[in-house]
Amino acid sequence: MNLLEKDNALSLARLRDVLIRLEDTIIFALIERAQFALNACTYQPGVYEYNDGYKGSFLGYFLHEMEKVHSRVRRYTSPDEYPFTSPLPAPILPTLDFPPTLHPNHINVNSDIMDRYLQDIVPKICAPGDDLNYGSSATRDVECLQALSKRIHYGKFIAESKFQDPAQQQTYIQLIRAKDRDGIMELLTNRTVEAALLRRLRRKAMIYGHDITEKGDIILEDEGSTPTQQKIPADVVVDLYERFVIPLTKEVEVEYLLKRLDGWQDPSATTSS
Ligand SMILES: O=C(O)C(=O)C[C@]1(C(=O)O)C=C[C@@H](O)C=C1
Repeated sequence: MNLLEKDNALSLARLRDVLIRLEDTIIFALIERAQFALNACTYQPGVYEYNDGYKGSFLGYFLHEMEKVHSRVRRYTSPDEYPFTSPLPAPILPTLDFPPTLHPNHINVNSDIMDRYLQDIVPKICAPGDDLNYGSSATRDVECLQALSKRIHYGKFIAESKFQDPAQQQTYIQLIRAKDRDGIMELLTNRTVEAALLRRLRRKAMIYGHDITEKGDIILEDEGSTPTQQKIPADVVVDLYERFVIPLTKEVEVEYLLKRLDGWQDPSATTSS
């Protein structure tokens, strides 16, 4: 989404469209990573020596080097982009004037995303073992992590959109003042949207994970009778969203809303002079 546009940036329908598009990005990124073996040595600190004294893993090194370049071209000044590493250099490009969308906040859940990705996702989509394709697998890891991070931090925009809904704002204000985390979680939850998302995701993962013929048929079986392997199991993608992506997006929404009234003046409150 172009966050420099002034109109309609917080329309819930538009934000949900962004999430739908990011489903494709995430599924394809996972498919790309799944062609390589687990390559555990790329995740372990201290395996390689880096001439600048870096002590982390190969993936950590690669990510930090990439984020330094991306930071110089002002990637992390955009309100929908969050880095995994620090410290990062200042941008060499002039600052862009993004129209205000989000209430100022410092929420960044990338370390949770990294932990879950390494513990839960990579072992489920990659074959065990080592195929020596360390650069290729780390490149794909970065793509998966960045796509997941963008999707999950979009929760901030969704939360802002819900807060600005005149039909709900006063209820949110009461729940935020009462620090009622469960009440906020319940109010922002839309089970119909979640169920539709999971059904759509399963269909996408099945279709994108199979080869398609010239006529557009999905090849479910090879010639002979060996079933073609799905590039990634649809169940893993659905499980990933159900147990990790949606809950963490909702956590971001709740954290954002809990701080939403800090330094904010309610324009609808009556002022006495
Ligand atoms: O679409 C919304 O309303 C969201 O808040 C996003 C989202 C999701 O992560 O996909 C999270 C919570 C809702 O229950 C439904 C969907």
